[in-house]
Amino acid sequence: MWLPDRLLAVRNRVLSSPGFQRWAAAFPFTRWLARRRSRELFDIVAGFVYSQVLFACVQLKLFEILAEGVQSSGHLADRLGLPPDEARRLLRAAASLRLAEARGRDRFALGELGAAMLGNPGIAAMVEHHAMAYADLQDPVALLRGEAERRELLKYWAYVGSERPASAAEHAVGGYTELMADSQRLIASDVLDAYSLEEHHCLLDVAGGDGTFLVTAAKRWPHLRVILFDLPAVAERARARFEREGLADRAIAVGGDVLRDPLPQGADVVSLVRVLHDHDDGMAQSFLEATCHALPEGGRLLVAEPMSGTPGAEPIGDAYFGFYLLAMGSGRPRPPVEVEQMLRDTCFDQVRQLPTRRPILTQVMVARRAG
Ligand SMILES: CC(C)=CCC/C(C)=C/CC/C(C)=C/C=C/C(C)=C/C=C/C=C(C)/C=C/C=C(C)/C=C/C=C(C)/C=C/CC(C)(C)O
Ligand SMILES: C[S@@+](CC[C@H](N)C(=O)[O-])C[C@H]1O[C@@H](n2cnc3c(N)ncnc32)[C@H](O)[C@@H]1O
Repeated sequence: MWLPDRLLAVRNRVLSSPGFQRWAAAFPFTRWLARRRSRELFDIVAGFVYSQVLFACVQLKLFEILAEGVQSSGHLADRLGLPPDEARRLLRAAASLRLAEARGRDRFALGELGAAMLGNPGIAAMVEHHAMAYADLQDPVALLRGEAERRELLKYWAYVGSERPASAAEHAVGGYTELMADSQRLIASDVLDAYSLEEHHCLLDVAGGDGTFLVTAAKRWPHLRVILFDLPAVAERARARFEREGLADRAIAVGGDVLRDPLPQGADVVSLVRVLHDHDDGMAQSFLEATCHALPEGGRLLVAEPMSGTPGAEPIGDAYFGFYLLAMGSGRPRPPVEVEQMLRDTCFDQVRQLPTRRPILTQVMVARRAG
């Protein structure tokens, strides 16, 4: 609820009083709210520990094992290679988070959220790579002050802070390209459901990774030609992917640096998927300018990425991606209104935000290349 500043100060004074907190927890009409707020605060306090429970489940392949059927904790202990008491500790923790499900006294099944994890292998890949993010985030104040020493993510995302990203070697791009391919499966369909490419003839995906997004688009619209542009070592992977998928006759991959090399011509729609938020404002603007040169008047630009302030997903944009990108050392999540302004400041008009199925995973904006 929006309150004027003076009332807000009064509310916060009341809420921070231990006496009020005790009273609200006992009073029948406020008890549910007091419990809910306590739980919300506890979840923030304990978030890292919950995450580590999930990390252990992923490392031990617990969800794959539970997918075989309900099993006793003793049997699971053998399969997980854990002492019986510690297997039970992990299983109870997982059950409390709905990753597993307790069946009677000592048997366990896959839980609802564990089942969702199994259906989206990209999430497990994210969980595993979080070891680097959490190492970097160990001292968030040092990061905010620009004084942090450990920078695992900065090394992982080899293009960040590099003067010549195009010279990044295959081994430097392989890790993040696979992570992006795994997690792209979660969002490609949502983006392509939000904006149909039926009326377009050629899609250029700028900084398109290993081509997972383009493969999804090309399979959905058999008339569509697709062009991928990314750093040479990444484009090489995309080329191999297109061949494996039997798309070599209408999919090409071009290697280069968006900031130095001209983008391929011929597309009537360009996409930037999870790209703008990687970059600080000047660089993000340069990416947009490059797309202006690649598009004819009337062509369309699609921007898809998680954005700041998404209703119902505020912490995902502002807390998760805000601090992830801080640790990475470049970029920030932007609210749709800022993305719109950046588009208008380059060469675009008719900017629209399109509804997506799962706005927590990605938002989509489309704009027209003005004359
Ligand atoms: C039928 C019965 C029994 C019940 C019905 C009830 C019902 C409808 C239940 C729902 C079941 C269902 C369909 C569940 C589906 C769940 C899904 C799809 C969950 C998806 C979760 C996705 C997650 C957790 C995604 C996480 C993504 C992360 C952490 C992404 C990180 C991305 C990064 C770090 C990107 C980096 C790139 C950079 C550098 C920023 O550019
Ligand atoms: C976060 S990934 C997104 C990949 C893909 N669009 C996706 O959503 O899965 C960012 C991509 O930008 C590429 N990239 C970064 N800087 C680049 C540059 N200067 N020129 C070309 N590609 C670049 C990276 O190689 C990487 O594939």
